[in-house]
Formats: sequence, structure tokens, C-alpha cells
Amino acid sequence: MSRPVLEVRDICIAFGGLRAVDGVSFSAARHAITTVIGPNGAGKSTLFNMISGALRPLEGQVLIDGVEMTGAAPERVKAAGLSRSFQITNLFFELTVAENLRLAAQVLEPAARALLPIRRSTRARAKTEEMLERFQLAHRRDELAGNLSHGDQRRLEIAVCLASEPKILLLDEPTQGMSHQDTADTASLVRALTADVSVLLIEHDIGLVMELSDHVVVMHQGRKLAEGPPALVRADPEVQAAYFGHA
Ligand SMILES: Nc1ncnc2c1ncn2[C@@H]1O[C@H](COP(=O)(O)OP(=O)(O)OP(=O)(O)O)[C@@H](O)[C@H]1O
Repeated sequence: MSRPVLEVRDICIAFGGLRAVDGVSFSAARHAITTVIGPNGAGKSTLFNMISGALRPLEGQVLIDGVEMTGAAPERVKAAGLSRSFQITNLFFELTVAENLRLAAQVLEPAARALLPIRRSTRARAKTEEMLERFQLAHRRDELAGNLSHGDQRRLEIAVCLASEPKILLLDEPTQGMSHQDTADTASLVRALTADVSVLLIEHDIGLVMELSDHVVVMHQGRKLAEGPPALVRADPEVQAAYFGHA
């Protein structure tokens, strides 16, 4: 079995007296979708914040592709191959769809070319075209990102995260606030992403969790309650009691 793309070992953090994440360990396999679920306040966002470098853990380790990244600044974690979608806040609303993508893809250019005119950035331009096609945004390429529908903005946000060719993509409720059709389209897009990238997802919609996930990690009150394939996790009586409100 190949080395997991992400390993979290016995990670902890406290806010005042509250152990918001308390001794959580799990691995995310390459080219798979690993989903973290749990009731409100379970510690999911705090866990993501420690993985992406926004918060420094009190104890434990985070390894990306075998390299220790515990407590590293978000820029270093990003350079190590982790990209995080902050819903739509990574977008520049006053720039066009294509410009948003080209900016994100600019990191693919060798440093020596960084100051050359944009028309010479061949890799960034090719990546922009690829993302426009793949995310069905080509017809909106010259539209300002701020003018897109909510669903298109969320799709552009994921495309922007992917444009830098990360190894692992953290997505926090990618379909939140989307229409039924946009949710279905985005779910199949996320599924297709695993050809290039490993996905770590926070998702509340249990239907989507079951449909998309290869592996599910259940959190409850800061701790890991269970993990495994989606159907097994869903059938677990402890998970039923804590998450679905019945035993
Ligand atoms: N910066 C902070 N300072 C103090 N307490 C915090 C802070 N961030 C999170 N918490 C607390 O830590 C616990 C875990 O919160 P977290 O946001 O990680 O949960 P969550 O599972 O992401 O919840 P939700 O599904 O509602 O987003 C909660 O009790 C929350 O109030």
C-alpha cells in the first residue's frame, strides 16, 4: 500500500479549558475522498485549521506526503501540496474568471519566469484553459467572478484551488447553499477530482457523504468516534446515537 498523502497523529488543541480536538488520528489515502463528519461543535473545522497551518496543535503531528508539517505556517503547508477551499473567499470578485485561475496557476511557472509578461506564462495559461473546460466555466471566462451565480462561484473556487496542482485538497461543505442541480453537478466534479488529487472533505449532507466518500472519519466532542467505509460507519450504533440522534 502506498504511503498516505496525509497523516494526522494524536492531534490535540484546547481553547481555555475546552479540548476542541482531543487525540485524533487518521490517514487520508491517495486519490481517494476522505470525509470528516460529526455534529455541530465536534471539532471538524478546528481539525482542518490544524492541518492547514491556521492553528498550531498543542500535541500531535501532521504529515503531508510523509513530511512533518506540524505547526508550519499556511504558506509552507500550501507549498508542501495542500490547498484549502474557504468556500468562496479565495476569489477576487473584481477579476474575471480566467484571471482568477491564471493568478492561482502562476505558481506552476519556474521562479525565473515569475516577472515575465503574462503571455509568456505558458504553463499557467495552459492550466487556466484546462480548468475552464473541466469546470464548465469556459463560456464565462471574461465574466467578473463577482457576477457569477453562487453555484458557479463555488465551482470556480474549487478550480482555483486545483489550479496550483496540489496533492491534497481540503473542501469544507463544497455544496452548501447550492441548488439541487448544482449540488449534483458539483458532486460529480468532486468525484472526478480524485484522478489528480486526494480530497479531504467536511460534509453535513449524509446522502452526499455516502455517495462520495471512500473513507469516513466521525468526530464527536473533539474525539474520533469511528472511521471506516461509509456504509459500515453509518451502521455503527455509536455513530447512529451521536450523529443521527437515534440508536
Ligand atoms: N477560536 C476558538 N476559540 C474558542 N473556542 C473555539 C474556537 N474555535 C472553535 N472553538 C470551539 O471548539 C469546538 C469545536 O468547534 P469547531 O468549529 O471545530 O466544530 P465543527 O465540528 O467544525 O462545527 P460546525 O459543524 O458547527 O462547523 C466548539 O465547541 C467551538 O465552540
